[in-house]
Amino acid sequence: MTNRDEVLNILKGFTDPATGSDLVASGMVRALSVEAGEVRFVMEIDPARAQAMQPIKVEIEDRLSALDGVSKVSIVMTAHAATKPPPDLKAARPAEPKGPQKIPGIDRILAVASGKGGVGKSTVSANLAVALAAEGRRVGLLDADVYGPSQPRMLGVSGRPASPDGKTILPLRNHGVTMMSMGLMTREEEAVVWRGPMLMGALQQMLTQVQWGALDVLIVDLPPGTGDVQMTLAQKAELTGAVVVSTPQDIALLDARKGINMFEKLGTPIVGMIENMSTHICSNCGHEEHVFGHGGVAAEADKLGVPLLAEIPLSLNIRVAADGGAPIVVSEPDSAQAQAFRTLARQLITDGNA
Ligand SMILES: Nc1ncnc2c1ncn2[C@@H]1O[C@H](COP(=O)(O)OP(=O)(O)OP(=O)(O)O)[C@@H](O)[C@H]1O
Repeated sequence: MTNRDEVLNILKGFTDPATGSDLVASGMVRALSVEAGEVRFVMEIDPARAQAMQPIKVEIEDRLSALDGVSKVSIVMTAHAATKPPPDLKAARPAEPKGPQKIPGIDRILAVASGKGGVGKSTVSANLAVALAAEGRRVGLLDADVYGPSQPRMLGVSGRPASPDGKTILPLRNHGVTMMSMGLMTREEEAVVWRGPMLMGALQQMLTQVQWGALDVLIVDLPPGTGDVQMTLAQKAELTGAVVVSTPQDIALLDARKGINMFEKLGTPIVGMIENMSTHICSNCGHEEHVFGHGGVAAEADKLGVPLLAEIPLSLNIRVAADGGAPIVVSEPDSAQAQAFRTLARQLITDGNA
């Protein structure tokens, strides 16, 4: 099917005789829409030139009609007004609300953040989501990590989300969790180089155009660090709070502190910290080892005056389960590791955060 870019490319091939630049660069093409096989736009020109432009208009109509899937081409020529800016179709819509907004149908939004990459934020998000579902909550999981989306793999879902009407996006669902990943909006082999405004637009779409249904809680698995996605989320959506995941190492903690600082500045409540890879229990001999140190996150949480919500052990089974598409909470529900996540979920529900 033809898309907007293809239409624009064709229009760029035509020259505006008055200015010598192409039709798109000259600014005369307005309100272009490509929808259900119909290409529509306005050509804004000086009325004195209307006649001279007529053959160009006809030629454009022929070229666009020949495109794959195009059934109708409507080009309207309007007089350009030198004194008044052209009508901005967007201005007809209600003004965009300022400040963080509640997303209709979603009771709570819980952001899962980490200062540093690879501390297990996605593993915690996936297990927490299925643990909340096991408690009977209606749970959504938004994987907002465009650079390394991992939720499709962790929840064992594949395929691209459908958009039957071209406006709303149908999320995927597994293990009782409704899931959408920003990574599913790009092709797998595509290197993602998204600028701030694109990220902001994509995140906004994920929040408002995905058919989440009625949710008790939407968990947002954020990218690591303190970047555009974190800022946009906190500025656009009314967040119940943020949970910060860290390993006990000093360097991870230092970064976690930065993350907490950012949320405080943005006015997002810190629900608490989670220590991941807290302790390692050897699956052969039962010996307990503190691979990344011990108690670091507890001490830090204490210092910052935020609760330590959970200590999740470093466990081969957690990794294997996550890699296999069935988080440990569903694949080994009776294990101590699964219970750690179930306890965390119950705590969040009790406190009204999930
Ligand atoms: N408690 C744990 N025990 C064992 N392995 C774990 C644990 N938590 C996470 N892992 C493993 O560590 C790796 C990184 O985890 P994960 O992808 O969840 O981190 P992340 O913080 O989301 O990373 P990213 O920065 O890519 O978003 C994964 O292979 C995961 O299976």
